[in-house]
Amino acid sequence: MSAAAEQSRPVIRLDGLRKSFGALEIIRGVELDVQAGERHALIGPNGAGKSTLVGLISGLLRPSGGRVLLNGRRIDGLSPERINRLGLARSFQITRIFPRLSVMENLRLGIMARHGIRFGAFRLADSYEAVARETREMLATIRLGGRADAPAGELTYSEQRALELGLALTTAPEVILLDEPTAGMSRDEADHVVALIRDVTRDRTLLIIEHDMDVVFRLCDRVSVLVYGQIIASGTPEAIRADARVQEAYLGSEVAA
Ligand SMILES: Nc1ncnc2c1ncn2[C@@H]1O[C@H](COP(=O)(O)OP(=O)(O)OP(=O)(O)O)[C@@H](O)[C@H]1O
Repeated sequence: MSAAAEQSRPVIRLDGLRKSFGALEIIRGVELDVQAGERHALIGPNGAGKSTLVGLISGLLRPSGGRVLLNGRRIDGLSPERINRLGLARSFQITRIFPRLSVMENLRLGIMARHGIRFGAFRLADSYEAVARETREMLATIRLGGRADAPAGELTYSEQRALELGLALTTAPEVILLDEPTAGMSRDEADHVVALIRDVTRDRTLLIIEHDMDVVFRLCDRVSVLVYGQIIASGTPEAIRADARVQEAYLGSEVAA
């Protein structure tokens, strides 16, 4: 864990969070702190409410009760765009890739948007240079330098995930939310994406939903277990693996394995 995480400053705090869909209460009073600089996994059985929780944090869904705090500031009720501008980016679910544009053009659009430069409004050679430089750097960061000119629609599945991650990074987020980034990947592809996630989250805070326990144990400092809309345990991967409640209430053999 990085030094930042050891200072224990919650970047995300969920306080008595609730969400109902009609009469069904899916999130039932969640308390959760995600500390600055940590990589935090959210695990739990199918239907536990993990995606709903991430939707509540990123502004896609409005809570029925409780609060979501980002760096101490209440963000529940704000739009996803506003929350993004406050430093939180979510990737792998809302795909903003333009398939006919090249990888480089996709990234450049993201970077231009952050610089506030609109289409055709290039005036300052300086900002053009800055955008070009940042685009090249981002291509290298997400390891797609060799695919810069390929149409984004022709990328492999894992390359597309890498590009989506790059697009999320163009907003220079402090916190990244990922919902099952390795779903549907081969072991090799998953390994590549996990290494990439580790790289790009080095000085950031990560909250990740992940079913693959191998990924969770390799990547994360802390794990929280959501069962039936409530967090039943939070701790290091080792503590979670050994937690009898977790084994009983949830994965059992999968965690033990
Ligand atoms: N918009 C919605 N309207 C009604 N019910 C919903 C809605 N979104 C989610 N649900 C229900 O909420 C429950 C939790 O769903 P959610 O997708 O958050 O679970 P999850 O833990 O992410 O599951 P999985 O691991 O299978 O993706 C499910 O029973 C789902 O049917």
